[in-house]
Amino acid sequence: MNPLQRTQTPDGKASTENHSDIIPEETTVCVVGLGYVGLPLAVRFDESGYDVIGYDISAETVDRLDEGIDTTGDLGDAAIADGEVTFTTDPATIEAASYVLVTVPTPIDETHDPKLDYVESAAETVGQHMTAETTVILESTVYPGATREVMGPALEAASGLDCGEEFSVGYSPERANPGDEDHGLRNVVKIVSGQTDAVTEDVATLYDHVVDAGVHRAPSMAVAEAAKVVENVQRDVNIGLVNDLAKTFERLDIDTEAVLSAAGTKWNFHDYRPGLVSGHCIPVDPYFLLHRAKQAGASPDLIEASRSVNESMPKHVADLMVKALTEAGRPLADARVLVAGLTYKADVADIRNAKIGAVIEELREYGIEVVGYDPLLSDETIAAHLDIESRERLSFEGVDGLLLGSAHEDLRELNPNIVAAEMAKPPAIVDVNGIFDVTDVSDEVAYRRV
Ligand SMILES: NC(=O)C1=CN([C@@H]2O[C@H](COP(=O)(O)OP(=O)(O)OC[C@H]3O[C@@H](n4cnc5c(N)ncnc54)[C@H](O)[C@@H]3O)[C@@H](O)[C@H]2O)C=CC1
Ligand SMILES: CC(=O)N[C@@H]1[C@@H](OP(=O)(O)OP(=O)(O)OC[C@H]2O[C@@H](n3ccc(=O)[nH]c3=O)[C@H](O)[C@@H]2O)O[C@H](C(=O)O)[C@@H](O)[C@@H]1O
Repeated sequence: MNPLQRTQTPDGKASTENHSDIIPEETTVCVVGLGYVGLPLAVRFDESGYDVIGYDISAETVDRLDEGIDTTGDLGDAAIADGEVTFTTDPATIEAASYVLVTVPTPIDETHDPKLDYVESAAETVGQHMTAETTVILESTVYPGATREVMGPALEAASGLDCGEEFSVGYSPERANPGDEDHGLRNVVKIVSGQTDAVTEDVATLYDHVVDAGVHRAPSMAVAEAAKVVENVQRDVNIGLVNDLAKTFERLDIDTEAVLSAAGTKWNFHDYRPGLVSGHCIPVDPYFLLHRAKQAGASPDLIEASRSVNESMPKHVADLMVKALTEAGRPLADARVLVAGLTYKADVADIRNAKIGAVIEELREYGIEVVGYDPLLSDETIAAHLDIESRERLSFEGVDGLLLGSAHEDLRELNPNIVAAEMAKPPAIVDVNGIFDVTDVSDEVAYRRV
């Protein structure tokens, strides 16, 4: 369904009153990939009146969704059970869709190179089943150029159709902030783009129906792809700065948290805090831009240096634990350390690419015995991602060291001295995210924070 040719004003606003004739009730949308991004997207399009197919290769995911279970834990089961999304593993259903939204993973490999295998595989499946006049919109985070150079050709090869003449492609990144209800799919401006201005306008109209915050029309797919990656690169670089400062001030015996709190009294000081920089986005996406930059002969040193600093943090945190145990006079071998808070960030039940795992590996190098605890994770989930014994209930009995990781609400309520009283004496505590107020911690505790 390609609307009339249109041009765009520089700020990305459509320069014509005409809009493509997308009528939700008459439009079928297929979401490919029902994870943290795809499932909320499918549910939102369904709520907005579209006929929605949710396609995934995971039979387990589709079966649980069909049972009315929210497999992401973000939406609640009612959002699934009460909706009318058709969940399926049958790719033939893609044929019915006028719009296909691709939300599959885009990880990096062990050499930090982007892996677009999932995108290529999804495009092959879509290509085999889509019809002419379909618009395929990639939402996954990729490097600038990937939609046009990777997804488009894969669709052409599988469908035998011409990209641009017989079907269209677009790019619209997901920008929802996990665990942040104020910044989800509906209330963050959706960047939209297409291979032509007309496709951009079509994509804009499609998302305008579902995103309350509205859309921003990027002048090209490459601009939209770059904007998404840059958002995360900027965050990674800024966190890299405060991590660099934290490592420096630890040597100067200056409390970084106190410095940032003081500097933060200035109106334009940006609030970033030192930490492990985990997850499948912030520590991953900069490598997409670096990959593309190097292909073009550029070398954005600051992006690379920030990644290097952030990747050094697990060792830095482990070293803090070693110093605290040593200060407390605890022999490292056989010292028992409880790591509380294992997810990639506070108050989010997602342990994927949580750098606490690297901290645990560093501690083990010293012969330290590690036990884990996380109020948001089951023992099974912990065991599936981290090779450690875990405690279902939070107890500090017999614990020589406590490493406070992701700052979950439950952990933020802990009283440092009650905790210390339960631990073996003298206790050693490392507080990665500054959960405790350092003035509340008694001198008997060997206490360090990042
Ligand atoms: N998780 C988040 O909060 C955000 C993620 N993103 C990006 O969105 C993309 C998706 O991320 P998530 O939703 O977190 O991934 P996820 O791992 O939660 O979900 C991906 C889903 O795709 C399915 N899948 C894989 N290959 C498939 C194929 N060929 N056909 C159909 N389904 C297939 C998997 O079974 C899985 O259910 C990534 O590029 C990520 O960087 C962007 C913003 C936020
Ligand atoms: C620019 C931006 O804020 N991007 C968001 C980000 O979500 P994500 O949950 O991965 O990011 P996050 O909240 O910064 O946390 C990432 C990691 O960084 C750590 N972190 C965060 C802020 C900080 O000052 N210090 C710090 O150490 C967190 O603890 C966590 O381990 O990445 C998401 C994505 O792209 O998947 C994106 O949609 C979200 O809007």
